[in-house]
Amino acid sequence: LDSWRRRRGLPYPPGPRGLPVIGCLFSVPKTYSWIKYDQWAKKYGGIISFSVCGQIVVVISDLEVAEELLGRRSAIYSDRLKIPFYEMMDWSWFLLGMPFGERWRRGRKTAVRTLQPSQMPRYHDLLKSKVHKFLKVVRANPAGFHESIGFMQGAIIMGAVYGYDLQGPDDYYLKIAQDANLISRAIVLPGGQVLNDVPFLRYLPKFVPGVGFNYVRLGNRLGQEMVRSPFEMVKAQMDAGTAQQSITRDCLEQLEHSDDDHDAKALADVVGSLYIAGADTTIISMASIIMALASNPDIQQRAQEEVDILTRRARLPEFADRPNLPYINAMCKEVLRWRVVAPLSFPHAVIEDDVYNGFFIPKGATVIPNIRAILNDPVRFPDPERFNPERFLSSDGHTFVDDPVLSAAFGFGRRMCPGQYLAEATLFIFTAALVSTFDVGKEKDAHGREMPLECIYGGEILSHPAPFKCSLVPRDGIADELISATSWGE
Ligand code: HEM
Repeated sequence: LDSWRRRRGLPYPPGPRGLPVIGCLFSVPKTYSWIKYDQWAKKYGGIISFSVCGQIVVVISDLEVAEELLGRRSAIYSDRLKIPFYEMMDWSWFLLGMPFGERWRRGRKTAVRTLQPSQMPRYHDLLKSKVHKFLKVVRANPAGFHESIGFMQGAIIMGAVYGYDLQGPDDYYLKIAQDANLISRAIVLPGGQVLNDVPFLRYLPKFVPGVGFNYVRLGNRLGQEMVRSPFEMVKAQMDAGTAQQSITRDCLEQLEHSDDDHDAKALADVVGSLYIAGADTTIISMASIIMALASNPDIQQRAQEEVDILTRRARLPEFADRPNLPYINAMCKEVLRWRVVAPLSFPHAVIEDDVYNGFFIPKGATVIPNIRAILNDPVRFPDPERFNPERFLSSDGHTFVDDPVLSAAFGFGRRMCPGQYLAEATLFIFTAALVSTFDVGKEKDAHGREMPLECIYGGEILSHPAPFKCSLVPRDGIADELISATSWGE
């Protein structure tokens, strides 16, 4: 009755009714749930709602609605769901999951400030060195490209955040972060998406004894270790005068005159959050670039020609070349659309009752933007399954035309990804360096016949590609020399 009064007779957004009490609990699959949401969007429209055990879930598959609610009304759409496993693990340090409020606001400020476009030149040398090292590593072991991407990105983020040079794939800090990431995905068993879609499961540990208990303990320990140990390392290095430039060092220097331990701890939480959010995402787009090149030889050739004209094959591409490489820029945009990294973003929660277009959206509702649907809308992006960088070129084919819609790949409103510019810079230098030195293609069998390329993308909160096979060989002697000549990444 109370809810009826609050609603003033207004209906919730349309959607499937589900069963009494549990609602749509069993209608939402645990993985690839966006496929179900697409079907519902076709039937009910760009904003739908359903209930799961009394909790209202709103799914937005329409760009204008997402921009209105999550963008323009972001003051009331920027909370996060309480994820009890995170709470039990005491992952309250994790910016991505933090509730809207003063602690989040402060942490977010630090993240945005250190990763804004004007800061990017500070990271250019780091990005180049790690990408060039990747070229060398892949030349030596092409079959291991998938792991090499993971290591490269770990090294980029560890370098940017802590000024630390990862020692190798078994580096202690990399391992903790990878394990913590696995836990944070596994914790939402049995498929990462589950807790976000089915808030009811948050009560699971209470009535299924033992479930998650070990995960919780382990997750807690890994989280604490990941946030604390690299941070303490930078502090010790600063005392010894040996700390490399990094986000952590810069921020600590600014804190120097504050004796407040609280500030230092809050800072450790933010930089730890950047590390975990940054290490697991960009790798998906880099693997997808390799996938796109392997299956589209014509696109690869065009990209190579564009870079070759500029560099004359006398050097590797630089960040200064970025404005003059429209096709490469278009590829980097297209890959974010073609294989959406976080298909359902990360759910938002509503802070106050709201009304949209005559529909009632209650305080506490979960709001899931279906980014995948928005970026694969066949009206806006004809033949959406095709990797087609030309979507982002002017009609004469020479100028890159940025489409603001693509920023949806990084979410909406005040919660939008603060790592966007670093991710885009990484993708640019990675793609440009790769096409200028390697031919990527399908694997050949013993008879020299091309084998079909298969790649399965996961159906969880981050859609990771399963490792796939393809051929990566230096283009020719010139490419080989260019790779050998770089002193970066030794
Ligand atoms: C291709 C790469 C990436 C993609 C597609 C991506 C995507 C996203 C998305 C969809 C969100 C949720 C936004 C929302 O709630 O509306 C997010 C949040 C976040 N991302 Fe990224 N991200 C990427 C790379 C990075 C990197 C490199 C970093 C750090 C250096 C980073 C740090 C974060 C943080 C800290 C948040 C939480 C923001 C908050 O809740 O206030 N991301 N990202």
